[in-house]
Amino acid sequence: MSYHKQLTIGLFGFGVVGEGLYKVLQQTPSLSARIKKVCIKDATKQRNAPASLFTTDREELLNDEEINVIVEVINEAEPAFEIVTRALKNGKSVVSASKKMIAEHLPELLEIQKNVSTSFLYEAAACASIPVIRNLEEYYDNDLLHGIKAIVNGSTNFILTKMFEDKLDFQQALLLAQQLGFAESDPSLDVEGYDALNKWTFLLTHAYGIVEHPDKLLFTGIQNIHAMDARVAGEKGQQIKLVAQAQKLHNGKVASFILPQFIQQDDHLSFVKNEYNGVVIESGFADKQFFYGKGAGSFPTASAVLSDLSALRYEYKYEYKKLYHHQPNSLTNDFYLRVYLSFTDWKYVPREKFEWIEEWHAREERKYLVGVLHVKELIENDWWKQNNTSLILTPQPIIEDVAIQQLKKKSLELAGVAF
Ligand SMILES: NC(=O)C1=CN([C@@H]2O[C@H](COP(=O)(O)OP(=O)(O)OC[C@H]3O[C@@H](n4cnc5c(N)ncnc54)[C@H](OP(=O)(O)O)[C@@H]3O)[C@@H](O)[C@H]2O)C=CC1
Ligand SMILES: N[C@@H](CC=O)C(=O)O
Repeated sequence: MSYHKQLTIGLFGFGVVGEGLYKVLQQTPSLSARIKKVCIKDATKQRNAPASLFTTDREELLNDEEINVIVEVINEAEPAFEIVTRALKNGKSVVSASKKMIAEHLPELLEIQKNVSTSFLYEAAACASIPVIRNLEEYYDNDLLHGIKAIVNGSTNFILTKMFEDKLDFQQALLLAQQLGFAESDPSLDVEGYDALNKWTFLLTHAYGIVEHPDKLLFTGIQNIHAMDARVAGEKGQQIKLVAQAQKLHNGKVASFILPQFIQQDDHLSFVKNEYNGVVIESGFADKQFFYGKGAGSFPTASAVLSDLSALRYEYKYEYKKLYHHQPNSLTNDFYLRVYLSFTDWKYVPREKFEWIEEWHAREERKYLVGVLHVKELIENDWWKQNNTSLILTPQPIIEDVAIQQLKKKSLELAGVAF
């Protein structure tokens, strides 16, 4: 596709993102991009665009030779996968925002891209308006990327902000996130952490060359966070956020998880409120860098689709450098996490599974402790998500060198303050 060639777009989906793109393109004539046809599901819905633009027949777009770009922004993962693969195999470039589809089909999508000359871009699928994929792909060398810590789901961040700062209850905050177009069609994908997990799956590929099925990653959402947890956070001058994290350990492997975390005031992520996302990258010589922007919503997401469309004009493709041009990294489950756990009864907490417990408190409504667990205990069991139990990581939660910490435990035991 030459630099000045007209982009003739077949758009799948005219919801929050699709309609946003339609409006954004109307205001960006310099791009030379025209939407020729829009495929939607329900022909009876009223649309804010000429009726002649719409069809429910996907073949009209996929078989139209004039259409050289498919933008896929629908809310169903399996049809999205079919559309994307058919379009790529038909010689069209594809821009997508469907993170669930990308996360669940990453190995197949990587394989297809090896065999086609067109581009498959999906910047909008992670952190919406923040150009995180292209940055990870292009800027950071494998060896320099020490760690990434990020808020990648706008809805949960919005809900936590509204609940704990504006004192809305959970249902009110969720309803607002839905009304504003931030939440997924099935909002449990946001609330229970699946959406953040999906995004993190392919961010790990662009950051570290890791290709894992989402099932393999440790995660949960904000569904178990209790009002008392927020009070404890407040007492410590901290906030609770749903954080995705990856960190290179001394053995060269990568520790990764998506869990609620206490965030200290001086952490860049403490500035990230409402539907905003934030990404803190720790690299070899630059120390920390912070990317911040709207992580959900119509125009912020459409802006990332627009940027991908613009990149198609110079035939930009992801090279998956960390996967193909470097030694890819691998994940490890050999590390410990320092966790805060709040619960209603000790009978739900297997105390013997903790390496040590540093603090424990009983309040009227709930009890809580701070202790250290091997990550495998959390991966292989789900007691920490059951019976109204809430697990939140402490700041700097990863413990690599347990031997030193064991000595600390011993000294606490000797002092009679640990068991
Ligand atoms: N909303 C956001 O902030 C963001 C969303 N995304 C992702 O973008 C995608 C779209 O999200 P969003 O716009 O919010 O979703 P919406 O629910 O607002 O819109 C979905 C659109 O997809 C159409 N659709 C569903 N199934 C099909 C199908 N089989 N064939 C053709 N069209 C279909 C619907 O048609 P109809 O109108 O007829 O019902 C609708 O127009 C999702 O994958 C989402 O995860 C990514 C980043 C941010
Ligand atoms: N539901 C998602 C939308 C953007 O990806 C979110 O809340 O982040």
